[in-house]
Amino acid sequence: MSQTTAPPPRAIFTRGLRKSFGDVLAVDDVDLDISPGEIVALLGPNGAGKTTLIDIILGLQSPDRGERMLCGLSPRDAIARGLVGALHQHGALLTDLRVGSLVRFVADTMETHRDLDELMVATGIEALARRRVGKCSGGEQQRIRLALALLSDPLFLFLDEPTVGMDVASRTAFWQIMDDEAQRGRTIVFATHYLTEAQQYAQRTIIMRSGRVIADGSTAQLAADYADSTLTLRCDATDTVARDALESASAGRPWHITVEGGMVTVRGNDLDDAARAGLALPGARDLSLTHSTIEDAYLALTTQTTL
Ligand SMILES: Nc1ncnc2c1ncn2[C@@H]1O[C@H](COP(=O)(O)OP(=O)(O)OP(=O)(O)O)[C@@H](O)[C@H]1O
Repeated sequence: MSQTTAPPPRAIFTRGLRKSFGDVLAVDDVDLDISPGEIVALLGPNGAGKTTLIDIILGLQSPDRGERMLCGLSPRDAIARGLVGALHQHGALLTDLRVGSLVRFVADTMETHRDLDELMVATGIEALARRRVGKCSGGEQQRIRLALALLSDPLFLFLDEPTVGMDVASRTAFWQIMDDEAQRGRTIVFATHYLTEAQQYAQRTIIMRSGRVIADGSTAQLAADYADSTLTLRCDATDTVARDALESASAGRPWHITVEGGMVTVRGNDLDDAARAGLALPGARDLSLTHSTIEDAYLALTTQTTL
């Protein structure tokens, strides 16, 4: 007898989410399916609706319409079961307490929590245990917020602009911690304006604009789909010979080829064949291939005047 098993619930599921504030449509018909263990960057210009969307998914705001579920549960039930951790950039901290006391204080409000010593080491705040929270730097306070967000050992972690104001070393250290946490199978959604963080740490990127999701896919694929890579090289062939060779190598792909005085430039995607054809030209030298980044795709998508 064949047995059918129901597919596991989506980590995050939304359908038709919509929220307006007066005339402002902050979230406009957003459908999301995020699987367990995905690391997702949420990008968009100021006012695109990222924070409102995260707040609705977390149950901090009610949508005007639409549904949202976390692991098949309502936000309230998911939070009650300790499945959700959230880190907001300006989340309030009790600044008079020492760091260790604050972590213990919050842990005491929970039925179960992670081992505190292990958590403080994992989030790099063990050396701060005896320091007053208010005396910690901005980057250190953000690591304290992260420790608190991870206390319940949540399945989901939502980070709203987690590294704003951090210097490069603190940011790198922060993402190293996040990387380790992701290895433990957490689903992580982070909103950021630092596009390199999306490029480096998110397998998937969602781009919002004016409340709508305008792009959603693998970070590498979005970079390739919405922005061009660039190949340049010099050669001794005549411009006509070089152009013909590259056009033949394009095999109909929409490359933008320019050749001027032996300088060849090809913009497009999937340029390996262009590189091969270019290197076969007489006197080929100085080849450089620059891949498109999520920043290029973001700029292309968010600066379009029409969608
Ligand atoms: N409580 C509120 N009352 C009125 N308008 C609001 C409220 N919250 C958000 N908005 C408006 O909704 C829109 C989306 O705001 P939201 O904070 O979600 O954007 P965001 O993408 O997170 O922006 P940022 O990158 O600047 O943080 C903005 O126009 C904002 O002014």
